[in-house]
Amino acid sequence: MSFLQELTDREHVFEFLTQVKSPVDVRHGPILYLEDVNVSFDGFKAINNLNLTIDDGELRCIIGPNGAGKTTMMDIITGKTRPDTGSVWFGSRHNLLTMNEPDIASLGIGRKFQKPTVFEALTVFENLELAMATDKRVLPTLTAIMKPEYRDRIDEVLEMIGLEALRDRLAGILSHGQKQWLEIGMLLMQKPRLLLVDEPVAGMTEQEMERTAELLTSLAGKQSVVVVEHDMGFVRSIARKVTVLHQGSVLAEGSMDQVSNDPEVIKVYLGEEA
Ligand SMILES: Nc1ncnc2c1ncn2[C@@H]1O[C@H](COP(=O)(O)OP(=O)(O)OP(=O)(O)O)[C@@H](O)[C@H]1O
Repeated sequence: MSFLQELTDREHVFEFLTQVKSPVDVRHGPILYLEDVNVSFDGFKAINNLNLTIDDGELRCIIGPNGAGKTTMMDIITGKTRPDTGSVWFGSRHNLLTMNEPDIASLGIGRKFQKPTVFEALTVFENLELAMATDKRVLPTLTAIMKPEYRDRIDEVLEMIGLEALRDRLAGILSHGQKQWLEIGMLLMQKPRLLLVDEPVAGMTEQEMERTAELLTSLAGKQSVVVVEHDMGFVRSIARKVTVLHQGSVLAEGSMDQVSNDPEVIKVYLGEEA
C-alpha cells in the first residue's frame, strides 16, 4: 500500500500510532535489574558496584546527597551513559547495555527530566496528541485522521493528570505544576512500563506537591515508577521503599522510617540537613 493509499484508508492503522507493545518479561523476576554497575569519569568513580532491583508496578524513591550518582544511574538505564562494567536488564529479556536510547525508550522506559518541556504554543490536548506520534512530522495528518481510540487515550490521560478542564488551553498559560503533570501525561500516552522521574516537585507549591503525590502513587501498580527527589517531606508522603545512594552505591534500602533511622544514612546524608 502506498503512503497516499494509507492516508486515504480510514481503517489503516499507522505503525507510529500503535501503542508500544512492551514485550518485557517480568514473569520470573523484576522489571529493572542493575548488577555490579561501575562508571568512572576521568578516573572518578561516579557509580561504584551499584546493585538495584525494581519490581514490576513498584513505586521506588531514590534519595542521596549531591553527587551520589542518581542522575548517572538514570542515564545508564536510559542508555545515555554506558557503564564500564556491569549488567542492566529490563525484565529478563532485554539487556539494555546492547541497546541505544531510542530503542530503550520504545521498549517502554519513559524519562521525565526536572524542567518541564511542553510545547507552550500548543494546547494541552495537542501536546498529548503530539506525544502519541513518534514521527512528529506527521502531526497535521494525524490530527485530521485521529481514530476514536486515540482520542479515548487522550481523555484517559487528561483525567489521570487532572487537566480535563484545561484541555483546550495553551500549555504556555499553565502553572509550573500543571506543566509538570502535562509532561508526565505526554509520557503516559505511550503506555510506558517504567517511568523515571527526576525531582518532580522542585519549584511546586504545597498544593501542587500533594496533587503530584496523588498522581505518582496512582500510577504505581499500572507501571513501575522510580522517583529521584531531594524533598524529604514529599518522599515521606509517597514512599513505600526508599533507596539511599551514596558515592555511587546503595547505602541503605527500606521504608522511609528504616532508612531515616539508619546511622550510616544519618551520618552521610540526613545528617547534612540536621
Ligand atoms: N559527564 C561527567 N563527567 C565528569 N564527571 C561527572 C559527569 N557526570 C557526573 N559526574 C560526576 O559524577 C558524580 C555523580 O553525579 P550525579 O549527577 O550522577 O549525582 P546526583 O546524585 O545526580 O547529584 P545531584 O543530586 O546533585 O543531581 C558527581 O561527582 C559528578 O560531578
